[in-house]
Amino acid sequence: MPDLIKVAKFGGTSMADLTAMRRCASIVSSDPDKKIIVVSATAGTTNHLTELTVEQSVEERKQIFIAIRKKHLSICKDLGNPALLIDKVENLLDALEAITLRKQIMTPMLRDEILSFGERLSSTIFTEVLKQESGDEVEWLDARRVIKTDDDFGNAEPDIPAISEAASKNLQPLLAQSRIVTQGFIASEPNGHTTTLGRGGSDYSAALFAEAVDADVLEIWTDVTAIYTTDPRIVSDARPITEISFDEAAELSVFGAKVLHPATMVPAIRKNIRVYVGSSIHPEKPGTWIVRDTKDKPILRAISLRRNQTLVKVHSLDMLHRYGFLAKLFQVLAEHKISVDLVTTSEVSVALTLDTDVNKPDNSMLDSEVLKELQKFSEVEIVKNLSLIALVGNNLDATAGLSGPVFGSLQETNIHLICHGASSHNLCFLVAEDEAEDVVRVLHKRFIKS
Ligand SMILES: Nc1ncnc2c1ncn2[C@@H]1O[C@H](COP(=O)(O)OP(=O)(O)O)[C@@H](O)[C@H]1O
Ligand SMILES: N[C@@H](CC(=O)OP(=O)(O)O)C(=O)O
Repeated sequence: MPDLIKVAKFGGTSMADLTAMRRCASIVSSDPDKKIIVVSATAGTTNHLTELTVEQSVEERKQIFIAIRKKHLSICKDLGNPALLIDKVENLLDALEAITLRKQIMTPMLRDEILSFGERLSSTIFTEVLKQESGDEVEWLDARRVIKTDDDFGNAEPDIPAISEAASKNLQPLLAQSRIVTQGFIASEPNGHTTTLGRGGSDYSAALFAEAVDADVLEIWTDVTAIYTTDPRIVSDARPITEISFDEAAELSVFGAKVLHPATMVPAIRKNIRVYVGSSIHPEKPGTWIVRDTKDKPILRAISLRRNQTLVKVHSLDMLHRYGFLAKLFQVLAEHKISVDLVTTSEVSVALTLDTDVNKPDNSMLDSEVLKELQKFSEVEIVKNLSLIALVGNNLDATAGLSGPVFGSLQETNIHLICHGASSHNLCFLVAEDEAEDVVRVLHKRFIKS
């Protein structure tokens, strides 16, 4: 049987320190098919680097830089300070220091360059750890030579044909000779500048690598043993899911299950690549297989929660028996590059949520200028501090009598917006942020756990 190609991604928690890195190296070295290894920055490093990109005094930035330096050099020290590795890590740290301590105007382009150091450092160190652990040939690859995007810094859009071409040239020849360690999250735009795929984007990178080499399996190794029926941090007796469909996993990730970046399933679905989610701490425990078709198709499989939602209610009597109002509303939003997520309408009003921009997580894209334009032809009400709860499963649009018991069990809760029927895989609604976790617990107990 010909070799399989597996792409394995290890998240920040799996790269936390040398012990964690060695666990990952042992997962890789026990399976010759794991050919492309995509790693995230060590736990907490991207947050630290982000702090370097916001307004800080030089002294504050120095302290953050020192913490980053100490963390990475201490892993190298535990590894026995191999001279070649120290050279590479010191070079990266010097370059980071030069960029961050220089006085300059922070641009989205510079921000992405600074953020890229997390993955560049972790992947450099992990390459050495894997070499020592496996004794195999291991090649470090700069992901920016393969993952090509547009220039929307901070949330760049992959260019699939360009990635495919770059993979044939810069990745396939290496694949024949050795294992490859590369970075998640980072990419490059047509002029060669560094871009990033948005927070948590390493899962997406790994899926793009898997698509580019026609991989058989994409593995996501993380700090939970599987995808659970809901976030185990909210419901301690949530159950691990053995098998889930592409569509259900896509809905879960889009609606807030942090275990997968929202776009991860897109390349996997395009190329029908099976995805495995497992724990790098307990690799022996069964994880979750995400496949095109599952044996069982429960009506309700899981619940996800997405925080920090803003509801925009646009009200106008002009809507009554007229045409063109929605087009006018969406035109204003489109002109300001505001992407809408959920929409419901009545005869005289429209309620919508905005797709959260990773660079503006507080939804500040709805600035006074946009509001002024909308207010020319409507009344606008904004409700903040909401959470979106999604029930994910199968045939939800065709299941009679589902919403009655769901909303019946939430009689004390004010539901702000309900979306049901647009997808057969989800039923979602908005509630106040401070009630959201309780709502998840109630629904999980009543509809999932039993
Ligand atoms: N349905 C779910 N199943 C499993 N984990 C979930 C789910 N929803 C949210 N999570 C959270 O996702 C976390 C893993 O994602 P993340 O922190 O991004 O990991 P990594 O560092 O490996 O990328 C888990 O610790 C868990 O709390
Ligand atoms: N390091 C990046 C990308 C990433 O995906 O990280 P993680 O796999 O730890 O979620 C971030 O923190 O956003």
